[in-house]
Amino acid sequence: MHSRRSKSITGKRKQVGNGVARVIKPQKTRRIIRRFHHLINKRESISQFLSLSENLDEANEKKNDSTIRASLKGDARLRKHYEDGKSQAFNDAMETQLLRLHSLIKNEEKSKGAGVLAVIYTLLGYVMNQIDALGGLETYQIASQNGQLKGRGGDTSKLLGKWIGPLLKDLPEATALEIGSLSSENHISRCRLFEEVVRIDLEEHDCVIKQDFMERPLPKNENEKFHLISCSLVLNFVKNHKDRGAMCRRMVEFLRPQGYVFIVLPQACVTHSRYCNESQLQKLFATLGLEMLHSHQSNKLYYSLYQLQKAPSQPKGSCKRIIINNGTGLNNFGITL
Ligand SMILES: C[S@@+](CC[C@H](N)C(=O)[O-])C[C@H]1O[C@@H](n2cnc3c(N)ncnc32)[C@H](O)[C@@H]1O
Repeated sequence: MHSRRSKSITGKRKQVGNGVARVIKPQKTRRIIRRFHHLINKRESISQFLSLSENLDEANEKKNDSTIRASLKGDARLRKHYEDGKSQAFNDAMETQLLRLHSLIKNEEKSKGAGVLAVIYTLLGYVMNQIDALGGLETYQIASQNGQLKGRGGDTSKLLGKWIGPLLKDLPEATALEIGSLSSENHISRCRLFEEVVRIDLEEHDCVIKQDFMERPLPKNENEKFHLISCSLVLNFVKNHKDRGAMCRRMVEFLRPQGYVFIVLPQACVTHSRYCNESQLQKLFATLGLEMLHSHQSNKLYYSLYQLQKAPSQPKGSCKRIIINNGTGLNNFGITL
């Protein structure tokens, strides 16, 4: 997505984080989400190249900036390049370099020469500034929330209802955990298939508990587990492949025997990734004892429903991503256990 505008996409930067109620126009929502994903992907590639990946955190841009500065280890020249990148508004030259990032990294992976590091830090500064200009995580969440509004058909749990209804018909006491919940108005909460729906999200929303799933206390008994976990458009939000794997592994700990997991991903994570496709996902979830019951691809999204069949096995070997698709225009989404 290449707008030629030199301002931030929202044009509302001053309002971000000031506690002012913000509205993002519906027609801008998709553009913001796509732009955010593009920038996060590029930043992930750069931070992997610089071995920073473990430390970057989509929810804390200040910390990310400090982490990057720490990696400069007092190198004044590289710091200047980083600052130079940060000072640049949206421009075509930097956008073109970003699009060529993968080949730049590939060609220079071995040498890590000073020249390429200068370019990489300039690009990293530019990406940081662009994420800031978008309004960071907060704007992304508002955009996602807009994308969910009923009239706009964005509630992914509608398909869940269709799949899970017949499976839960003899279980009136079924409970669900919705990770990354933005609204209590979603189909999952209104479909009456569940006696209780626990909604959690990293940020505060009405009728949603503010909680990091990775820090949710583990269930002490079966009653604290769920018949269904919904994880819609959350894994793609998690910053790297290992953390996504850790989230999947943790979900299983919250599932009742024979419980279900509903996973939604942007379609491109499954159809246009170097490291992920449907059969790779099926294999990965099989390691966790999960069997795929349904999957569906829409224009934008990939939906799947899994059922827990047996206890997960311990991960074997390394958790390195394996390339399964090669070519240009692919993204780096992946999950490893
Ligand atoms: C794109 S929104 C998805 C919203 C909604 N589920 C949907 O399908 O449109 C991703 C959400 O996942 C949440 N999220 C990411 N990691 C999380 C975690 N560890 N615990 C709880 N929520 C998380 C984020 O806060 C964000 O609101």
